[in-house]
Amino acid sequence: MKGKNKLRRQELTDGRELWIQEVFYTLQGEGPFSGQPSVFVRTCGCNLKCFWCDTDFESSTWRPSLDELLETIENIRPSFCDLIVITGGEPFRQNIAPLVETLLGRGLRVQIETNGTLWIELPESERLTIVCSPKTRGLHPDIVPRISAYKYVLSVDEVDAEDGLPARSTQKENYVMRLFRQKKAVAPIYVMPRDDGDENLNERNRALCADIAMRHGYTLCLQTHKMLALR
Ligand SMILES: C[S@@+](CC[C@H](N)C(=O)[O-])C[C@H]1O[C@@H](n2cnc3c(N)ncnc32)[C@H](O)[C@@H]1O
Ligand SMILES: Nc1nc2[nH]cc(C(=O)O)c2c(=O)[nH]1
Ligand code: SF4
Ligand SMILES: [Mg+2]
Repeated sequence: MKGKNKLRRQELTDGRELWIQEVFYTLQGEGPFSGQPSVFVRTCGCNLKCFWCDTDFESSTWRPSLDELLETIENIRPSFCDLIVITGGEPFRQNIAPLVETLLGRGLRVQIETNGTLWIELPESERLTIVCSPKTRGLHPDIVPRISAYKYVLSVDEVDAEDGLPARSTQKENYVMRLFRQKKAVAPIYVMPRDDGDENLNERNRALCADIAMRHGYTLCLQTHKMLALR
């Protein structure tokens, strides 16, 4: 929403109805499951307002029941596709626990894309992968031990010389701020170039990510769906 969205607090309902932007079948374009066929569930609303956010998550009026949402997922999921990605907006703004529990109970894999500032108790499962893309100095303490991988979005002139990770606020342009770092490097780090909507800048961001990945041992990921004009 390019920093234009309303800031919305966490809504703790029973999770039997969710505000959803879209459900679509695509290839995961980012992070540890890049390239894998997946059904995406994009939840609405976010508690942050990143000035470079590339996503519309406020224009839907669809509030399906859990059953209707599960049916929608099943209607577009090929039988070989077992990966459901829950994203947003900020998925932990709503009670996604019943959705996650049901999907895991059906033997599916669930991957969540999150900014790491909110938490909802979710079952432990090796088929549940939480990928955090930090946007703030601190994260919710209960989510940190549950994070499987970090995915930092990098832009030139905005990274720390020491570790190559973001050193500027995502909420306020040109404001110096070191985003969250793990105390101990337990979860793998992915670096992804920021899409600034300008090919020259994007090319510099890609080169920056490649250099930082090679210098610090991070894994590069590119938003491959955008290269393929996939959703
Ligand atoms: C739209 S966010 C939704 C999930 C969650 N709110 C988060 O920030 O992780 C999904 C992913 O897109 C990334 N993203 C958003 N805007 C981007 C941009 N302009 N360039 C590159 N990645 C972007 C986020 O960092 C995050 O990894
Ligand atoms: N294909 C595809 N892969 C993605 N990985 C993370 C996405 C997101 O917006 O959360 C995303 C997306 O919007 N599309
Ligand atoms: S936290 Fe995620 S969804 Fe929210 S504004 Fe930032 S990038 Fe967009
Ligand atoms: Mg996206």
